[in-house]
Amino acid sequence: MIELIQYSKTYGAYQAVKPLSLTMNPGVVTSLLGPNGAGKTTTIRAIVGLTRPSAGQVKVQGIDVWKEPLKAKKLIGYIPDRPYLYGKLSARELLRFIAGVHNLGEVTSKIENWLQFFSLEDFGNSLIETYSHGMKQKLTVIAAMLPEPPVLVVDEPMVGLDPKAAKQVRELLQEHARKGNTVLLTTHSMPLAETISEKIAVLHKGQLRALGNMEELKNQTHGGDLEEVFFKLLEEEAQHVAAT
Ligand SMILES: Nc1ncnc2c1ncn2[C@@H]1O[C@H](COP(=O)(O)OP(=O)(O)OP(=O)(O)O)[C@@H](O)[C@H]1O
Repeated sequence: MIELIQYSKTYGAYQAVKPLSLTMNPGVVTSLLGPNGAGKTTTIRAIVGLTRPSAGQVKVQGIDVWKEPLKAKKLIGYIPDRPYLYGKLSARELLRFIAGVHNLGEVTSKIENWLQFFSLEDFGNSLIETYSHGMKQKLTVIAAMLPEPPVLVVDEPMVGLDPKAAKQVRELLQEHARKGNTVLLTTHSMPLAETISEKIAVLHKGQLRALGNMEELKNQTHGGDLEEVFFKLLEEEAQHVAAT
């Protein structure tokens, strides 16, 4: 479970995220949507312990990420929008290192299965700096999934992935939630969000504009697919601002 309790973030005088309370439940894929600059990455970075909240609390599995960072981070898998990997290691070295940090024990066959799953087995001993963007992204997914984290946070996962890998990652995220884990995803892909998520939260200008499943959002906006719902929500917001 992920809990945001009156979480907010200010950069200088600018309030990037206004007080936000939101719970993401286990067993569910939740998508966090919003236009550029809405505050999605800022929120995600607070959840994974990278950007300190200005106020409020962020908890994973009941643990405050900013009061007990080590305890919390053990529970979180994070797939950032750009793969940040140490280029001087090979994939196998990196994955063994991660297994060590998480005390996973003997994981050789698990690592090999993952590399095969993403067709990386022939490149497992090559330095990561020689990988293409998509290969790095696949490795980032493996690195996050290897410890089987109860909380998985994913920022724009499909960027740079080929169609087969994108489908594999989509199914992985769904399967991970089905096993009872919490999965939070941000994406600009409306078809992806519509296919994958049971719950959708829409942020705009740092504020929560809508929350619910597809049916609830459609009823709220009288929209058709998620793309239409999304635009209607932003339109309503613009009209509201113009009227005030
Ligand atoms: N380190 C920072 N310093 C100052 N302002 C920042 C910083 N990081 C983000 N912001 C601002 O906070 C706001 C929210 O940014 P954020 O990256 O969270 O948006 P986003 O919803 O992830 O956008 P995108 O879809 O473009 O990735 C933006 O106005 C951005 O300029």
